[in-house]
Amino acid sequence: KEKVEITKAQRALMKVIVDAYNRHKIPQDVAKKLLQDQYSAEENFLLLTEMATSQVQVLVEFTKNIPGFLSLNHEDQIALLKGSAVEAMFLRSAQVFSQKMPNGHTEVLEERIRKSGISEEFMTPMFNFYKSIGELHMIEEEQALLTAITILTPDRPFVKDQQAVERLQEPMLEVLRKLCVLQHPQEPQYFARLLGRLTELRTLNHYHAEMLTSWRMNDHKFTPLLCEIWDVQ
Ligand SMILES: Cc1ccccc1NC(=O)[C@H](C1CCCCC1)n1c(-c2ccc(Cl)cc2)nc2cc(F)c(F)cc21
Repeated sequence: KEKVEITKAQRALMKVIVDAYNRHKIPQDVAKKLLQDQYSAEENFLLLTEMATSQVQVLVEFTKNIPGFLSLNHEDQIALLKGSAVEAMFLRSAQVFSQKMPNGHTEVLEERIRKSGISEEFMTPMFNFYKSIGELHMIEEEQALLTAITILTPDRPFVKDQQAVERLQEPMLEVLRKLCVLQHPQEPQYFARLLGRLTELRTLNHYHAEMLTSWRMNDHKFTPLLCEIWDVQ
């Protein structure tokens, strides 16, 4: 039986990532807002563009705290942010959807999202992902590390020095692996399941541009930042 132990250095790395993650977490208020009122497709679209725009700004701040990220080649820093922003948004949305809520609230939230303006065809893949994240019952350390690992994906488009990104991602993967063994001793496959979610996350990437342009309304306006990050307009 492998005796797994997180070293002092690994605990320090985890603390840096979790502190940055908590400092740069978007307030859950979007769920509260959606639970309070029913909005039109136009209002929901505006809410989404506001949430997504602030999410990108928060993501940049979070990423700056990842040890070694600022020492990467500057174009590669941009390529990693551009390549992970949509996934980070869906991962954050999944974490918001999976958080513990009073009885019946998650169902109301799901209903509001189903009626928000997104076209029907994207509901199944999106909610399948949200529910598969929910089933993992991740602790915040796992959520923070998973977000950092998503950002530090070496094979994003236009990344030149992939090895340099791998050297940053590997220690995160190793800490997460140990954490999963310690947190879920009964489930030796837990770490593999967690990484499997990242593959599911990439498929949502393919849909995101169409999810936005097919939002049930005319004249979709995006902020300049979203035009940069999302493949729209
Ligand atoms: C939660 C967050 C944090 C940071 C950034 C973005 C967001 N996301 C949002 O604000 C949008 C809202 C927006 C308003 C309409 C309903 C969905 N949102 C999406 C989503 C759906 C489709 C696409 Cl294309 C993108 C996102 N999934 C959600 C699941 C939730 F449990 C939730 F509370 C909000 C969620």
